[in-house]
Amino acid sequence: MSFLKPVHGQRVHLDDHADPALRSALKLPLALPGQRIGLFGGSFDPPHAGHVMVSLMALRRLQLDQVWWLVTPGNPLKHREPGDLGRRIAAARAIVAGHPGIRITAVEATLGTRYTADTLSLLSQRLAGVKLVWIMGADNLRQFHRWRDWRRIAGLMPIAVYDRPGSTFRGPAAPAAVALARWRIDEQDATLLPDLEAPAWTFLHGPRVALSSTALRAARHKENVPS
Ligand SMILES: Nc1ncnc2c1ncn2[C@@H]1O[C@H](COP(=O)(O)OP(=O)(O)OP(=O)(O)O)[C@@H](O)[C@H]1O
Ligand SMILES: O=C(O)c1ccc[n+]([C@@H]2O[C@H](COP(=O)([O-])O)[C@@H](O)[C@H]2O)c1
Repeated sequence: MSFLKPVHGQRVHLDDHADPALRSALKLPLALPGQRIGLFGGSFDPPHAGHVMVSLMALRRLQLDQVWWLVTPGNPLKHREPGDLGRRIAAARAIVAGHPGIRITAVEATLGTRYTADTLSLLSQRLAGVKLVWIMGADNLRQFHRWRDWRRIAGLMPIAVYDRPGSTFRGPAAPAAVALARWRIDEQDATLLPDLEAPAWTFLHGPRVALSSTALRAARHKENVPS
């Protein structure tokens, strides 16, 4: 197991003994022009069934070829530093259990980015012709107006927001949702979303999972299990 602590603004370089899973996650996956790829950023500390549910629903409802998890070196709005990147990637790979539609990546560590606007801007340039969609849970829509350059993000690629217990009704009333209201499409038309020019977004309802990494960390702490 490799232990990694990426520094904001610096790309990660691995030595020859690095874990092959980590080496693979640091590579930018291949995508062909015309393919439909969902980008699902998160701390995944730890990953859980809620993340898998959102990915599976996005694959189906948006008719995506793949969902790429972007396991972040650290959420810029969270004060708590997440656990080791190598461990989070290993846990993410274990929970998706080889699902062919989900790809675990650490491309922000490769690109040296931490803010989503920078990551998505670079990915849109490098993957020109690929139909990219940013995916996030409804709790993040509530905070989206606090993200750096959030309006630029909304202009870079369509966005799919997935329902989450606790954020169901407040999600669509969020300041960013109000500001972007005229670009929202009905979720019944969600299959069209990857084909649309940004800004465009939708709010997807479906099966909900009441799990959070915070609750899982607290439970582990109580049981004294190392994370
Ligand atoms: N149960 C869930 N239902 C819907 N979306 C979720 C769920 N859990 C996480 N997400 C979404 O997945 C993405 C990554 O979330 P993250 O890794 O922070 O998990 P989390 O459970 O929210 O963690 P934490 O409790 O530490 O904040 C975010 O866009 C978040 O909104
Ligand atoms: O760019 C920002 O300002 C920003 C602020 C908050 C969160 N994000 C991103 O949102 C994604 C979800 O974060 P999290 O911690 O809720 O898993 C993850 O990719 C973060 O890097 C990005």
